[in-house]
Formats: sequence, structure tokens, C-alpha cells
Amino acid sequence: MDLQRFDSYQGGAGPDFPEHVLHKTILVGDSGVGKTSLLVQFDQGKFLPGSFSATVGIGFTNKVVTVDGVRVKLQIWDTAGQERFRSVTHAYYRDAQALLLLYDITNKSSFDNIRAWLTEIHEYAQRDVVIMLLGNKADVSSGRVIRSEDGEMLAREYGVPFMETSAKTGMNVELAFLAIAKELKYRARQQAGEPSFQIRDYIESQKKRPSCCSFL
Ligand SMILES: Nc1nc2c(ncn2[C@@H]2O[C@H](COP(=O)(O)OP(=O)(O)OP(=O)(O)O)[C@@H](O)[C@H]2O)c(=O)[nH]1
Repeated sequence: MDLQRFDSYQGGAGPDFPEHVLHKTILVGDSGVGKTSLLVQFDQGKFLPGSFSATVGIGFTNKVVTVDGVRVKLQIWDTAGQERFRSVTHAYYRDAQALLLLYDITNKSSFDNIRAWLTEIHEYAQRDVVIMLLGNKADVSSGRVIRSEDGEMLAREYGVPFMETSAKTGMNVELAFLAIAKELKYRARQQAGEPSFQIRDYIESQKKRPSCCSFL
């Protein structure tokens, strides 16, 4: 999919947080894992089935989410997963506040490559960047080759939050971005007396698991 710059602001009433600041969030992972589809599902609430058209270059969508009555502006960058675009993508890591790292539960090499992605992220991104690991295409039961437990184990090893998502059904898609927004809001504006926000606990308490797929 060729990307253009397009804005879509949504969100309820409430004070902006912080004023006019866009929180840069980047979607990364191998080609075909579903980065564009995840963003389209989050932004437009739909899934575009059909033949796969790889992203060329990089583009962004602005989106406002309301967390705890506060509007958080996310600027979500969709990157091309193909190797030939890697050097372009690296340049965008530096000022990212959050990275959603995707693999495809039906594609083993996309999971095996997660370690290499994390090495790149640690090399090019800020040290305190929020990283979340997502096992996408959780709606596909018959083609599953990566167990949810394997995703969880890898995420635990790297100390990052994890969940499975489906850009097709929308499962956990909103939650992934909401959790990022909550974490960024918490980091920037912790109120006196406010309990500390634990992103992994939050995700555990909210996430939905695929109703099929416990066979592996
Ligand atoms: N069943 C299913 N198919 C999905 C899901 N997400 C994406 N797909 C399909 O997987 C293919 C690749 O999706 P994209 O969103 O284009 O993948 P991408 O990661 O953006 O790929 P690049 O742009 O090359 O980096 C498309 O045919 C999508 O329809 C999902 O959650 N479930």
C-alpha cells in the first residue's frame, strides 16, 4: 500500500495532554505481518481484505485517544517491513516514544526475526522508548504456528508487554494503542497521589484471547 499523509482526529471532550504535543508511535515488523491493516483497523474500524500490497516508504496517521478523561495525541507511523526500506525506517526511530513490534502468528520467520528487530530498536531508538510486542492474525486458527505462550515468553525475556491481536476482527487493536497512550500520559503527567501505571498489568486485565487456538 502506498502511503500518503492523512490526518484523522477523533476523541471525546476533555483537556488536551500535553497541549499540541504529538506522541510519535511507530509500527515495525516483517513485511506482511499486518502493520498497515492494524492501523487501518484502529483508524477506520475496518479490515481491507484482498491481495497483499506491500507498503512503500513510510507514512503517518494522527489520532487522538481519550484516556482517563484526557486527550492524548498519537502520531502513528506505518513503516515498510521490506528489508530494502530498513535504512529509511531507522531514521524515524530516534524520536519515537513508542514502538509496536508485530509478528504474524502464522509465520515462524516473522517471529524468529523479532530478536533482530529488538536489536535494531535498541540500537536506533531512545533508551526509554515504550515497546509492545504484538502477535497479529490471531483470528487464523488453522494456520497458527506460534503459540501464544511463545510470544509471552519472548516478551518476558525482553521485559516488554505482549498481546495477540487481529487486524481482521479488531481483537485487542484498540487496547494496544490505548495502553500505549495511557503509558505515555502516565510518564508525562503523573498526578500526585495517582497510583503508578503498570502497562503489563493493565493489558493482562483487559486483553481478549482468541476463542480457538489453544491447541498447540
Ligand atoms: N487473517 C488476517 N489477515 C491479516 C491480518 N492482518 C493483516 N492481514 C493480511 O495480511 C496481509 C499483509 O497485511 P499488511 O497490513 O499489508 O502487512 P504489512 O505488515 O503492512 O506489510 P508491509 O507493508 O510489506 O510491511 C494482507 O493480505 C492482509 O489482509 C489479520 O489480523 N488477520
